[in-house]
Amino acid sequence: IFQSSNNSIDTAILLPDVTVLSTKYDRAAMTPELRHVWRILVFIVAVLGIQELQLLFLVVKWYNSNDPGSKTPEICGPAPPEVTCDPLYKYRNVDGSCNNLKHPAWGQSKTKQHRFLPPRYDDGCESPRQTGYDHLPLPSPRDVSNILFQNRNSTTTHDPKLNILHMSFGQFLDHDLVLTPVTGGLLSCCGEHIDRPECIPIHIPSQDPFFTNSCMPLSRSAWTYVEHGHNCCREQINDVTSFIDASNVYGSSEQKAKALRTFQNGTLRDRNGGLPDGGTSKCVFNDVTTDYCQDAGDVRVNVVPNLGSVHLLFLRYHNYIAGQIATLNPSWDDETLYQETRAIVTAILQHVVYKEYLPLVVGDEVMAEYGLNPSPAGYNTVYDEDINLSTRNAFAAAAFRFGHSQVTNHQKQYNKTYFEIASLNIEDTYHSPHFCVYNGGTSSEGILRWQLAEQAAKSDRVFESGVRDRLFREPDGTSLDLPAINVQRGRDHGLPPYIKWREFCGLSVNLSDHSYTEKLDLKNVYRDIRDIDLYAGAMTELPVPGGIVGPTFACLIARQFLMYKKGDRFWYENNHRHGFTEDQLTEIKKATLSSVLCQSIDVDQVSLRAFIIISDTNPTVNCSSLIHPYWTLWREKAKTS
Ligand code: HEM
Ligand SMILES: [Ca+2]
Repeated sequence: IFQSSNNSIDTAILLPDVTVLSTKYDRAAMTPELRHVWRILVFIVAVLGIQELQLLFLVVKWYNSNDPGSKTPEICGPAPPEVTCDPLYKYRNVDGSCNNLKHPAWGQSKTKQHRFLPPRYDDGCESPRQTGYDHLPLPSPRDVSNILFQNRNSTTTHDPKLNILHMSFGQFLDHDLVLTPVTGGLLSCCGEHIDRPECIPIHIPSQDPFFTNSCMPLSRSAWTYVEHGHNCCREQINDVTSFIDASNVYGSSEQKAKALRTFQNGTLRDRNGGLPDGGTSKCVFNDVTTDYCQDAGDVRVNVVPNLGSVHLLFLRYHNYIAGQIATLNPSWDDETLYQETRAIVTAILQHVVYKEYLPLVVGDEVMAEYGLNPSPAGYNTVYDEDINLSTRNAFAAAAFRFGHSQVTNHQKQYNKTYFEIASLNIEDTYHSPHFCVYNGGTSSEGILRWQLAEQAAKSDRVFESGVRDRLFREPDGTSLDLPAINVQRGRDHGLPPYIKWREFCGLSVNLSDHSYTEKLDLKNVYRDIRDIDLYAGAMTELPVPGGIVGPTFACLIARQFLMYKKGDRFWYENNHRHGFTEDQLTEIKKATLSSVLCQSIDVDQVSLRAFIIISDTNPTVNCSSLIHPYWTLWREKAKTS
């Protein structure tokens, strides 16, 4: 049950604490006599209100204290293995280790998620938050979704300013920052499995506007145990590196990184100009003659075409830059070309995030308040080795999921003159790479052009039916509700309720950032203001000035992105011994997502600001008239001088 979504073996090695509790102290592994005694003990302590896990904790503690060989009682499992770092190594380790030389595991893949606030599990330590202040069950997440998140109109309300690429880039970025493995397959937690401890299905009310069954399957996130006071408590895991390091392009493990490389001229593998063949990854084929599962640094690449196309964009950009640098430095070997190119692509990704993407999410005021803006020119050394930037639980399980509200019901392709050439309902594209690959790389190029030209759905409390009713629709008609899952996931992770986050952010502990209708609806769903789930409370807030999220999510997102910047030794603006020269940094800062598009895909014209809808104030321009970084500065002589 501790299986990770992509590689259970790696998880077991790096997270021995999980395996210790599951095998060493597994009831099934006990002798029949011991199991009998254990059952009686569990029964006796249950009368005293002590749970089995707490009993286990006390027994292990007692055992350790009586064991002369045990100096450090490994209550929740042994500490992770010590890592030795080479401070002279010039590049990022692919698994994120040794970025922080003082704390080598900070931000590393396959480590536990950290928290802004301690968890609020029902039993204090691991059972989901499912009861309200009055000790009665919280409302079903599908009820929450029906009342708060339903689109009651037949049409989509579009964002007046942002395009689909803004949504897609958010999803792509999120997959660089976090991947929370789950304990089992998504669709196995109803019916006979409903009571399994790893299951956390969502009850569907009888009068549901869409679903006719009563159970939506969902399994709990995988976890590790961490000592909290006198208990071993559940913490979720991050399978990928927390750094903004394009781990979704390059992978979060050596094995993955190798599989993606050609080992020639620093380039990454492709297939007919599209993403490389991923072999056995999970996906469905529409046409067995053309389709294949795409491979990338992140396993979720096949979830939906808009995402796959952004993966291709960055793969192409890598290969384009590798080509430029190789011409300038004919003596460089494959490894140097690969690592130097990876450093440039990562730097440009970071720049696009902070310069173009983030201000449109949290608004200019919050950007300035938290010091998130890149400096206009030159270095901006902000590294602080005491900041642990690991992706926070509330950021992953709630705040950065705001983007689900921007998703529209269709996936499309446009031609070079920005006319629609293909369109599919989103539910017909989930886990199906067909739309990205049927015409080689050109299919994904068409998807990218569409994303520049069409508006995203407005980021508000309304979710389109393609994600709220028809997420991951199967041939048998079963499907899921994404915002309901988000609410349930927050409970699974023991996220404290909304009001606690208002307090954490220094905001008034009431509904003052909600308009009248939203307040009424919240009161319709929740019996007590203190019960409101973080996702439900924050998604219904009015947005901050110039942004698309309310003050609570703006605060959590801003804090997390400040950590991504200050806690990264390789932050692109840092003046450090392995960093860029000041002149190179100036070139990096000339890059925009529009320039990335021009240099990677078949377009003649792009909009000046790539996340904003084409208009008189954001016209399309010829690629040849855009400013692009000047790669000559990467000629070795220039670098050493
Ligand atoms: C078509 C677009 C999208 C689809 C189909 C999609 C689907 C999903 C699904 C199924 C999950 C896992 C839910 C769970 O079991 O808890 C998820 C997680 C998540 N999504 Fe999306 N998503 C999309 C777009 C976005 C966007 C635009 C953003 C942000 C701007 C975003 C941010 C996240 C985050 C932060 C997570 C948590 C990841 C983790 O912890 O592993 N997603 N999404
Ligand atoms: Ca990463």
